[in-house]
Amino acid sequence: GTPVSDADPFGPEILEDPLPFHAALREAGPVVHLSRYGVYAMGRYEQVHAALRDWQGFQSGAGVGLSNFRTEQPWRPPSLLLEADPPHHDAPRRVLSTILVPRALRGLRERWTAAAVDLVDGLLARRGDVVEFDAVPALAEAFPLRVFPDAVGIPAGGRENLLPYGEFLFNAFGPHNELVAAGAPRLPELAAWVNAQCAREALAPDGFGARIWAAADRGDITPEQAPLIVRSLLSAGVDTTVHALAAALHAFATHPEQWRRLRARPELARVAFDEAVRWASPVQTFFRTATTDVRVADTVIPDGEKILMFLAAANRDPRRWTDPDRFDLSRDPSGHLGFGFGIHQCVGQHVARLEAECLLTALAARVETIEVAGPTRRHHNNTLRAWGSLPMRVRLG
Ligand code: HEM
Ligand SMILES: O=C(O)c1ccc(C2CC2)cc1
Repeated sequence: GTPVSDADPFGPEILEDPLPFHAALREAGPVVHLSRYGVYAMGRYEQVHAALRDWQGFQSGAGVGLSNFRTEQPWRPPSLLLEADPPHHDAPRRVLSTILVPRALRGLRERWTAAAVDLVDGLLARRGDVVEFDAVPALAEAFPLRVFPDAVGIPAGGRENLLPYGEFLFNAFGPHNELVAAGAPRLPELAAWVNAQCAREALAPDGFGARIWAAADRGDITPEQAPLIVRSLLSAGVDTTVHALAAALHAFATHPEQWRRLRARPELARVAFDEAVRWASPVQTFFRTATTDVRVADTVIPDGEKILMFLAAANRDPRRWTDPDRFDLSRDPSGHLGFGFGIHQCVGQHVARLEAECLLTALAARVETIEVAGPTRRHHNNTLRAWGSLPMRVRLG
């Protein structure tokens, strides 16, 4: 096949099945220059982990996509968290992490558990002991969209804009290929709608959004920063959980012995979700920009160059994981890079874990066996590993 250095990791072949490329990238060395995009790529756990830790040498402030904000205009005002370095990153991060810390989510568990039970019951009720459905719309999309927008506190109307907005955003971290071009026509209306949801007057008094505005009222952030931080929730908080839940459902449907383990011990739901995030890595890649000539192993990456970190390849690096390709609930997945690592590590990971725990627990209580019931279809995105369709058959028990 194509040598690694000539490969197109954002082309349809690799987006359809990235695993062979990830293995070849790990084998080619600690750092590989990809000639097609002129970027330095890393696929081994050691180098990706080290780059994520080293925010001074590998900055986010020039963008975490292929586009270099030092020379190019971002398509939207940069995120105050994702696309910022300390010190500018500090206050917005502190505000969001306080709002999204596990004890702050306590009040949601009961509501989200009831929503998950209601969704699963609605799907399974009065349809006999064997039920078939497409798990992508019926569960992976339906559940996050049922609970997360309300948790943020945005109005009921227009929520169908959230997934396509995120779809464009995650494509836009990659090259301007046909995936980006396909999303461009609707972008102005999607971006206008998302931005309008971030205004103080749009937000319900008791949601994450209102708490961000309350931080502005306290002076922890400025009123100009508040809407952009609400935008971060709407940007990062939907497509990621949708595709992570789809990946978890697919993992269980193709590993019946792991579903039996979850049925026997429902408290495994949280670790099962982290193992699914490690195994599937719904967020596959992110970039950084070298702030000096930085040495990685035998390579010097010049100041200003882009580094493409393959979180998904690192999450299956045999140098770090025993039997990395196995989806295994007995494994300790902690240390996986599916939520990133270091100062930018996912600030919404506890929200994602709570969503997954509620949905998987509700399913495990009612579903004895879960299997793929027809041809699955991938959905291609420059950054996200996603299912377009997951025909599923469940047997109640
Ligand atoms: C399974 C679902 C999710 C996955 C796989 C995921 C993945 C990630 C990753 C890999 C990063 C690091 C980006 C980087 O280092 O450049 C990140 C950061 C972030 N995530 Fe998540 N995420 C998920 C869910 C969420 C949710 C539900 C929210 C909001 C409630 C959220 C909000 C954010 C924000 C705001 C950042 C930027 C943090 C910073 O730069 O300090 N994410 N996420
Ligand atoms: O702050 C943002 O807008 C933002 C957008 C996308 C993400 C991806 C990593 C989940 C994170 C933050």
